[in-house]
Amino acid sequence: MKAPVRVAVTGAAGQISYSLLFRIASGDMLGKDQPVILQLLEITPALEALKGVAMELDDCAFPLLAGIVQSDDAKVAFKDADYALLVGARPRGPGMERKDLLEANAAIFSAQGKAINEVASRDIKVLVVGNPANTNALIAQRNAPDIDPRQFTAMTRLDHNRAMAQLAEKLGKTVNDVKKMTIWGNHSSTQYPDLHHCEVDGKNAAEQVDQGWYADEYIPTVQQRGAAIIKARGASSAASAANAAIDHMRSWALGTDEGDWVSMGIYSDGSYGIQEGLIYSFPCVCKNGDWEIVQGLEVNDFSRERMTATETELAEERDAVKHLLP
Ligand SMILES: NC(=O)C1=CN([C@@H]2O[C@H](COP(=O)(O)OP(=O)(O)OC[C@H]3O[C@@H](n4cnc5c(N)ncnc54)[C@H](O)[C@@H]3O)[C@@H](O)[C@H]2O)C=CC1
Ligand SMILES: O=C([O-])CC(=O)C(=O)O
Repeated sequence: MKAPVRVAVTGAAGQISYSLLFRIASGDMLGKDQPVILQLLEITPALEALKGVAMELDDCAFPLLAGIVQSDDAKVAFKDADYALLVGARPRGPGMERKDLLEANAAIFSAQGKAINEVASRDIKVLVVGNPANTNALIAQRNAPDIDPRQFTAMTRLDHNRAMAQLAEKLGKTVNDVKKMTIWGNHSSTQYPDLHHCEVDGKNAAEQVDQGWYADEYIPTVQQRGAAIIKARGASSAASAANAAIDHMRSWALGTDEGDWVSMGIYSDGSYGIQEGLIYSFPCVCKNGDWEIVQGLEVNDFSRERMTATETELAEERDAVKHLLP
């Protein structure tokens, strides 16, 4: 049996965590041979609810669950953490864009970035789920100057999974037939699901769909899927968001499948002309616990226009939180 690793989860009494924690503890995220210690962070008024969640985790008798820490102190929750899933943040309601949450949520990520910088493992892998995820990840990253910026990522895997499911359904296939999906940019309504490099049954996806359907139905459906869930469910996506967080961390830690890639919001190194330092979603291949941007993809005018629009939005969000970026 391997030595246990420390997994910090914030917002641990919230609705996403109620799906997420049980799957981490059962080995879905890091493998069935990797014991975990869960280090759970909540705000003080939610500690009682958190206690109930921890009781349920105990009651599952998960063989891989080597310990549970519960705290309202970020320095306790992030202490020596090898992984951190930053979920704790306010969700949006009907009629809001995710960036409307910036004011409410941004301060959380500057405080948590500082705490991570101070007490977490130097090799920590951070996934930001709380919205607006990309800019919150940027805030956390910039407040953790002693940690490699590559270790701060934002979740666009839910968009990636949605894009695969919508495409498979349209073509009468299953998600198993879909490879090399790409989400570019922001986890927002400007994100760009790109079918030009995607393959269905080994053949180019863009060539298998009608351009009108792609531009006018598919892209808006993927972009607006979060809002559609809020409208239907009366609350934002939770189980599917937790599932995507598991997928993101598993790919990063254990590697992507041969001949395929995933979408991750990561620190831009200037690839594809995207401003350096933004947390932008790119197609990535993961190996040995590290990610690499897939290089050399051709970008046509249709794609460039959309990649730039979502980049511009991210630059605006960054400028709106300048005061939180040391
Ligand atoms: N990136 C993505 O694809 C997705 C992101 N989200 C976002 O994830 C976030 C969480 O969503 P839900 O779990 O549905 O919300 P929720 O409201 O059910 O849970 C959030 C939890 O965070 C806690 N919290 C608030 N401030 C905190 C702090 N400073 N430290 C620790 N915990 C804190 C709250 O007490 C609450 O228990 C929202 O911002 C939502 O918009 C949701 C779905 C997908
Ligand atoms: O739409 C929201 O606010 C929640 C979310 O990020 C998603 O479901 O993609």
